[in-house]
Amino acid sequence: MNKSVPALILTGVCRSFEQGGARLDVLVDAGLTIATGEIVALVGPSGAGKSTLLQIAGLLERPDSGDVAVAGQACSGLNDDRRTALRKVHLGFVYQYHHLLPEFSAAENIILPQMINGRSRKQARERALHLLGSMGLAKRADHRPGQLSGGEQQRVAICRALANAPKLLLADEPTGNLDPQTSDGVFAELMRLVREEGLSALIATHNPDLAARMDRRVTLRQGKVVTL
Ligand SMILES: Nc1ncnc2c1ncn2[C@@H]1O[C@H](COP(=O)(O)OP(=O)(O)OP(=O)(O)O)[C@@H](O)[C@H]1O
Repeated sequence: MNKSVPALILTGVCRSFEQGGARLDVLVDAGLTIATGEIVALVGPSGAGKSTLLQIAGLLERPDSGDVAVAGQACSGLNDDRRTALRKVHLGFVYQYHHLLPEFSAAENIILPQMINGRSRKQARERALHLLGSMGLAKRADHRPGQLSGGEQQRVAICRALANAPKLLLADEPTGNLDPQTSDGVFAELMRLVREEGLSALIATHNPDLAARMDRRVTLRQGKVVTL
């Protein structure tokens, strides 16, 4: 991708919800730009709107108003099919829970999204094995998720998110389910892989130590994105 094109630009994003008959303004004129290659921590107290912002940045939900541009493409005017297409090419997601398909092996979980994007099975398997190898999981390729430890499952989920070489990784508490030591290791590998692949990342976390290891931290305060 052209280095001068930010991976993500949010401009004037607003999002409210109805709760018990009252209106809750979660995002209020929120703005954020993530440069190519940048890894940004998204912090803020529980309920501040981190997941809501990630859903909007990931084109999974639409804001009430405001604009989202992914890899230089403004998305607000696009129909759902175009948004889905952009999501499949440019965006990768990691959640607190791995969400791997239990009946498929680790490699197959990483092969499937590539084949959906048109890659041949052979090329997709090569890429899957490369990613698994770089995560120290070469010997786990043919194991099913249920045969893997929590840390290994989350490493596979990270490989799956990066399978199609997206421009931007969006992660919501990606190591939040792991014990502190495992979380530390998995997070280090996530950061390394994102850097090796030259991607950008926006990672929501409650963990101040993890946030401090990223290039930059932004916090959600009263619906706005504030730089710390
Ligand atoms: N679909 C929805 N309908 C109604 N309210 C919602 C909806 N989605 C989110 N909210 C509310 O919006 C607020 C922000 O939620 P969100 O999950 O984005 O916060 P968060 O910062 O990710 O929290 P946490 O750190 O606990 O995960 C919360 O008060 C939540 O209850």
